[in-house]
Amino acid sequence: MSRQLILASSSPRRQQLLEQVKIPFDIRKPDVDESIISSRSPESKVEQLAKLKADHVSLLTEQEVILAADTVVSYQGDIFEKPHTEEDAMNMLSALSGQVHEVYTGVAIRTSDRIKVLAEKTEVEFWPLSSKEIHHYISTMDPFDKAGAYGIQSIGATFVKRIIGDYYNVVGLPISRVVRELRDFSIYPSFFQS
Ligand SMILES: Cc1cn([C@H]2C[C@H](O)[C@@H](COP(=O)(O)OP(=O)(O)OP(=O)(O)O)O2)c(=O)[nH]c1=O
Repeated sequence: MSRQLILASSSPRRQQLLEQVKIPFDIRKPDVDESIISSRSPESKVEQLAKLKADHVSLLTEQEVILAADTVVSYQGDIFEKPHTEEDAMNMLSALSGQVHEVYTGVAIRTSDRIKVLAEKTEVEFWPLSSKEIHHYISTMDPFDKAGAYGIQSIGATFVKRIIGDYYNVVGLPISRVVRELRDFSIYPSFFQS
């Protein structure tokens, strides 16, 4: 039986990461109200959100495998999602300046009869940021589609002193762990010879 991966995400980063490791997939975007998940634990929040997104995409055949994910930034008990306003972005980046925070990505992999849900954590330390630096960054608009108001893969790279854990987890998908989990669902990179 040949399996077909369906990425339940509109994130260009998640699409690029699957392309990078040569896993073929189709896209089916979930339309969910993320505000219904109110967990205060970042780990359980990203797991519940990933599961919610996976559950909101229809399985059209028994062969399909749905992959969904959710990323948040966690700092001293606060959870930072995507900033809605410049003020939100300013507050998030000011809080993260000079500090260590955690990035959690939850992943859900679902078929008609099985679901696997997991969360991966990466620690990120920021250099101290000046308010001028933060203002300039916000004026690029880069923060607004990213949890915690920064992109480690874009200009936000200049803020990062060190990380512990998977870099790709910060970008939105812990790709090596996902590839390993997908093997259990008979999904392999296109170059893989069985
Ligand atoms: C911290 C950080 C987050 N991000 C992104 C990853 C996620 O796309 C986004 C968090 O929002 P999510 O709600 O996880 O994902 P999304 O809305 O972009 O896509 P979808 O729900 O359709 O799958 O933040 C970066 O790109 N770089 C970073 O350094």
